[in-house]
Amino acid sequence: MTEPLITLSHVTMTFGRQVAVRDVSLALNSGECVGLVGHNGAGKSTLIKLMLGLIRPTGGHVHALGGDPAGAAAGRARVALGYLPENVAFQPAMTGAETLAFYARLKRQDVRGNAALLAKVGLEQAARRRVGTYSKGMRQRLGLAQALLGSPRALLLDEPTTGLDPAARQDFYALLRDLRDGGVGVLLSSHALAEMEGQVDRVVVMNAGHKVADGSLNDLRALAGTRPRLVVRLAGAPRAVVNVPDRWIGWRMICDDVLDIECDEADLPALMRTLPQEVIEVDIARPSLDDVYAAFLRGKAAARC
Ligand SMILES: Nc1ncnc2c1ncn2[C@@H]1O[C@H](COP(=O)(O)OP(=O)(O)OP(=O)(O)O)[C@@H](O)[C@H]1O
Repeated sequence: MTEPLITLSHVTMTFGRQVAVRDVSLALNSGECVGLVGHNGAGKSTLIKLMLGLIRPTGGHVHALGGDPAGAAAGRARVALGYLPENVAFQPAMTGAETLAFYARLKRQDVRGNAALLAKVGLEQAARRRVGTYSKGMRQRLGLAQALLGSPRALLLDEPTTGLDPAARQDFYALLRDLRDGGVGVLLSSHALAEMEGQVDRVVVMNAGHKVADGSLNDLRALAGTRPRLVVRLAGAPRAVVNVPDRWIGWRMICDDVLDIECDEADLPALMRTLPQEVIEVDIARPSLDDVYAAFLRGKAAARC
């Protein structure tokens, strides 16, 4: 197994008395796309700044691309770390091409690669337009082009999809998948777990500075313990008492002939055998990712996959 691009080991970051991040360990590997999810103030931006070496941890260690990102020899390594800040602000009077040329010079990169980069993010037609005329989605794509200068091995994107419409969001994730498939390690933060469905390989959930989960969305679903709800319509009102085992919590008759029960799908055949009469219809409502996320934030499932 190759060494992770970025590793955090038991990292704590305090600002005065404010603990922004507490004892967090995580890794970003080459060729994976990781979602970093948490509410406002959960510590997402602080983690990204620590990975970039913009701030030093007050406890623990950060290792990025072979060294300490805040160390004396970090300059060269930083070129291989692409970063899109949360609130990217470009000079509105400059064109997209001029903006990218400005950042290329700052990063000491050859500007001859810029046209290809603008094409990669779908801005070739708009390259000569002033950034002030760009939509939010176009500005985000320009931000991504800026982050991609120097062909970074790791990309750290702070809430890159905030304010994007669903189509622009899909385009953005498609671009990230291409980069991931090319071996780049991508970490992107967001408030919403639901938008990560099908888009990321792994999700890290932060809550008040703590890492409360780290795994695939399926792992998280299982860990959260949010089980499907089965709504069962019987052929008439039950003719006998329904004997529901203890492990099927939260069951109730919604009306005379409809039973609502929270239980594992694997228990469905046993449930059918328990019922006193014929079943007409069964509906299965699986928990959404918003339900799963809420379970983690309530602390119901504070654990690590
Ligand atoms: N420079 C700072 N000085 C003091 N407190 C800070 C500083 N930076 C962050 N914090 C605090 O650390 C905590 C975590 O902040 P952080 O910006 O990492 O959260 P976040 O998850 O990125 O939030 P958001 O989604 O709102 O951007 C917050 O309570 C914040 O107020």
